[in-house]
Amino acid sequence: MDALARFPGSYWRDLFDSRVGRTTWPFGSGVWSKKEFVLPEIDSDHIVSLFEGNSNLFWAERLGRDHLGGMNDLWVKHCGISHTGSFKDLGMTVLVSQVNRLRRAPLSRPIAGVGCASTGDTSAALSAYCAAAGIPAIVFLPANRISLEQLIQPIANGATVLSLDTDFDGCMRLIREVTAELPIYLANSLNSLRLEGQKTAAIEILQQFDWEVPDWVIVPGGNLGNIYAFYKGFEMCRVLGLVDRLPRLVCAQAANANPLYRYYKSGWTEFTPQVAEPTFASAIQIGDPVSVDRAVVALKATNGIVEEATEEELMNAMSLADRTGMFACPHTGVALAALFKLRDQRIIGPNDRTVVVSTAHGLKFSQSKIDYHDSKIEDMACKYANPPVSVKADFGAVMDVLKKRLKGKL
Ligand SMILES: Cc1ncc(COP(=O)(O)O)c(C=O)c1O
Ligand SMILES: N[C@@H](CCOP(=O)(O)O)C(=O)O
Repeated sequence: MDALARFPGSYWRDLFDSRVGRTTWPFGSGVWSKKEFVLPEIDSDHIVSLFEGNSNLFWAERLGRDHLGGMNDLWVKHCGISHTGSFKDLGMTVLVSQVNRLRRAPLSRPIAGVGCASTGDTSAALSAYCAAAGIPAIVFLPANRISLEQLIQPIANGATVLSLDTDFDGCMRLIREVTAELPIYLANSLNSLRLEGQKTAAIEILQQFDWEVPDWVIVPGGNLGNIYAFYKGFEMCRVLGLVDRLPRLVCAQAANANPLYRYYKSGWTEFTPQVAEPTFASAIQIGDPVSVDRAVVALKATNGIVEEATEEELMNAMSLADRTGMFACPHTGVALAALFKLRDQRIIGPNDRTVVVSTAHGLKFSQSKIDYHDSKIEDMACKYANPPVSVKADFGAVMDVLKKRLKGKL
């Protein structure tokens, strides 16, 4: 930080802005375009990048105006529109690049492979970046608890995939034990290299707003590295003079996996790990988050809030967002449901500039959407379900359906 502070904030703003849309290696990546803030000492030849970052900041105009009491400055940061379909690419490019550097001469460290426990997205990102670099990847997955689309990613990328009869927290405990014994480098967000990459999403948001600070940023939380990464990105820009304040952060959890929410409600007095229950937001089905202390730092420093969302709330929020042109994942649904609640309580105002962080691509969680639109979910009204209409291939039958659907609009 001392070295970076030798230059004024305007220098960094101009430098980062000058790299947008460039193809000069490695600055075309949204992460490596901020290399000096991420991992300055790495040689560009050691970087393993799949052109992550630079994700769309979607103006959620219709969702804000029509469904959130006339909100006019609502944005969704689509971190899931990325090489492996989630924000994990932002951190994994940094971690795998550093491993690549360590394994090569002159350092030549004896790292046999890189391993992680995962609810599906970390493992996909790790496997893709390792495959690109020719480094063995080992992933521990909780059996039958991740989506098919997520499962096929490490399989296709040639990782060693262990499907374990435990939950994510059980996988996490095991990988920590294994990496303490074997020369396998741990790739979960305990490793701060991951967070160095993930924090660039925060810097990118500031850049996309022409270095104006939003009022609120809402992030779905599971293992809780990402909420801290966002804080770190914003705080670094504040300290180095790129901006003059911090946004308020909201961490959103599924009610079925809400240890941080409970901790927050206790006034930060008592943290109790839990056995997380199944949730459609399966990537955040985590009861004993490794970065809980970091999350508390982030929330306290930003006058932050923790909210929760039931299964029905998160699925409805996701489906409503889809109706306004998105294709959100259930985790984004958790963040959106938190926004609905905070708007209802008038905590977030109609003119507040608010960013919801979308953490994965909806296509990775298609089964949840299929079940919702089939109204096949027990105890859920699925009020935005839009099932396909089966019609005889006959002109008259088709016309009848369309006239009924478009009644009053023809
Ligand atoms: C899609 C998705 N959203 C949100 C999260 C939560 O991020 P974090 O574990 O950093 O809290 C994860 C992973 O946990 C995820 O895969
Ligand atoms: N959602 C994550 C859970 C592990 O989180 P990490 O950020 O600590 O790797 C996943 O996709 O595995």
